[in-house]
Amino acid sequence: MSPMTTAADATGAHTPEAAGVITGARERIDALDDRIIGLIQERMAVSAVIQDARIASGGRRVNLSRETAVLGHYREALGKPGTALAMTLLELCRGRV
Ligand SMILES: C=C(O[C@@H]1C=C(C(=O)O)C=C[C@H]1O)C(=O)O
Repeated sequence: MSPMTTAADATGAHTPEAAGVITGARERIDALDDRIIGLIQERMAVSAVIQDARIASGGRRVNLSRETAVLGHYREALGKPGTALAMTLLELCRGRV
């Protein structure tokens, strides 16, 4: 009996087949996370353009009605955790309020 039939490896799998599936899928997740992080950084830059333009015009950094729409967008797409995700994104983009 090979050790992998009795003990989990770093993937938590108990067979070489499962370990192969998990390792491949984790590589895809790492690539997706890199893209998500890049998109978040792009969102932060675009949000900063809007905020800077509004502040330079004499307005405020934060626009609550727009934030409500953003929160609703994420909630509709992802459910309740979507709201929490959107709140984190808003904090990344405009800081804490
Ligand atoms: C980017 C804006 O400014 C702020 C940042 C927001 C965002 O990052 O989505 C939303 C509303 C504002 O508080 C905006 O008004 O659209």
